[in-house]
Amino acid sequence: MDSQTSQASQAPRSPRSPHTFQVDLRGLVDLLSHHLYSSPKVYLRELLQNAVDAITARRTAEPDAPARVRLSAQGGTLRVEDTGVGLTEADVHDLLATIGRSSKRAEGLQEARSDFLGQFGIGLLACFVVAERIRVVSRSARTPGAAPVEWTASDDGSYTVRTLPDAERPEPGTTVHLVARAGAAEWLTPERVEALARDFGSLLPYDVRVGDEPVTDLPAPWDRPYPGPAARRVALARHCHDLFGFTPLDTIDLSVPLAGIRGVAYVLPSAVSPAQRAGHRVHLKGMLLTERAEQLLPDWAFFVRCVLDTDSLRPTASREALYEDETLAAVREALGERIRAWLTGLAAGDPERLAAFLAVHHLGVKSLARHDREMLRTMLPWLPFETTDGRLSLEEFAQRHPVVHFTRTVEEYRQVAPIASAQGIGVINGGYTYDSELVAALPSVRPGTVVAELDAETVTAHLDAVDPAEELALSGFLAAARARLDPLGCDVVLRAFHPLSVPALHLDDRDARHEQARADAEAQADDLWAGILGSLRGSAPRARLVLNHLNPLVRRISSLHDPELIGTATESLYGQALLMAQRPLRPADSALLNRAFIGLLEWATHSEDGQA
Ligand SMILES: Nc1ncnc2c1ncn2[C@@H]1O[C@H](COP(=O)(O)OP(=O)(O)OP(=O)(O)O)[C@@H](O)[C@H]1O
Repeated sequence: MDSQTSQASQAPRSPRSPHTFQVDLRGLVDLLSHHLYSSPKVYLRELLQNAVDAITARRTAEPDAPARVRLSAQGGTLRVEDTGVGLTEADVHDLLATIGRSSKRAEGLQEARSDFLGQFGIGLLACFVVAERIRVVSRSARTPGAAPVEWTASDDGSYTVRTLPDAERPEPGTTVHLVARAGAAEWLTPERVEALARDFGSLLPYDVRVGDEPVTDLPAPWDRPYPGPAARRVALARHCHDLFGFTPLDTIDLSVPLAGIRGVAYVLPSAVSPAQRAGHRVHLKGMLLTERAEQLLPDWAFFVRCVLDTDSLRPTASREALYEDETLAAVREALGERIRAWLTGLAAGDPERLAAFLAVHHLGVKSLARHDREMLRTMLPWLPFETTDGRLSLEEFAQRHPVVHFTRTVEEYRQVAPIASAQGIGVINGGYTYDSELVAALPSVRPGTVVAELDAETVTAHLDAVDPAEELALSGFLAAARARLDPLGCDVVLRAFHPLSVPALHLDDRDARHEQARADAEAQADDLWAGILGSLRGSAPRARLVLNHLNPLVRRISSLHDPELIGTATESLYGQALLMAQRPLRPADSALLNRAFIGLLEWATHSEDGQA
């Protein structure tokens, strides 16, 4: 990109002579703006960051050096002035004009390096996303005799350097001037610059102003002194509202001294999907790194949004995400620990607030409790489950029932719950997210608890058999009913059970449903595929229509003699049982329902037709 580079590329070459890479600056800027940075606004973060780093570098040698950054925007131009370490002419060639070169990761600077925000040597390029020209005027603090220097770079990749008279810049430091590129002036308006500077720089350790307006606002809201806990809670709730747009259910203090982390987690006031990752605001040594950090907390902690400042986490080159390393993993664990401690604290001392929290976020806590026995034990009395005794905690349920029966799916629960509870069997609906896992884990934290899955087999076994003589008397009816439902893969059995009002139950379990799906596919498949599916046919249990011998309607139907009418009535009972179980209807089921409905209508209107 400079004259030296282009000369090197034009020198006569032998086949093995080395060549020098050339950089297409416009291509590079395009790459940054479209693929590395999420928005042009990051240009201001890079400028602030360079100014802050320059002041930090100067203060390592001169602790009392002034620490000021001043920004002023006007008519499509921006000026950023700092009292930092400054640059000599040689520095300008070496650092500003060499892409990828950074003074902040030179050998020997290991210790100081951790004080800097930058390290990649590409930050200044971000300015070209909004500016067509960058002018830097600088004077070195390290080489006081060196003249001020001016570097002017244009987005076509060319730059000029010249020294200036002393009077042009008497004090050490650097001023960067930007001139907006066509279509990007909106990024350089005074209002935009002030808003961006506040967003990125409010926690910076130095005095940053836009015009006369201070940008920095220290200490951070979570570190400020307040008259009391209530005042603090109110102030932080307002802070959350300003930052994230919601008033939190509660605020959790986050502090991980080893990783230099201070901040807060705000508890969301409404439920969110566990799959939805909340973005967290992460500051690095005061500078806002990202407002969408995702890997900061364990997956289960999706019910909070954090804002924190750290001095140990590493940014990626875009500086908008955190570098996944051991430190981040340790921080994630430590922050998860803090949130867990807040939860156990509530369980021990503030049940009302815990109940309010769980009413909204029980899913998050259940997700955590699956893998965390301690959390499961703590939350046992609090986490709500749907059961045949109403909404109860596992602890309450286990105290009432010697065997903790549960179903794995909501459908199974709907099928068996009313019947099981009428027989005195308590059942937990394990069909909701995480619930069956938690029920299954119950014995590990509550020794002696017996947990059993409730399937169709168990339910049928709990229903009273009908007197053999009576059943024999009904064998003709049962044979006709079975013949009608056989093509649907369903058996018919007779039992006596409560509640009386339920005429029939459709029971199947996962094996039966699987077998049913296989049989359906086989019926629709071509020969080869049907052969393969046929060979898979197992001895899996079939679905069952359990007729209730205690139900008056079933009694009347079972005393019918007309096989056609028995068939239609059986189909109607089957369809009604399916609907009660809220099972999705297959095409064959819908056809059956239709047929049964019309059949009954015809039968009901038949005698009037005859009279007419
Ligand atoms: N305001 C400034 N005062 C002094 N030196 C500066 C200033 N701005 C840039 N520099 C010098 O120019 C170098 C390159 O800056 P650039 O912003 O491109 O990268 P960086 O800050 O080193 O790293 P990163 O890409 O991570 O931001 C810096 O390392 C620094 O030495």
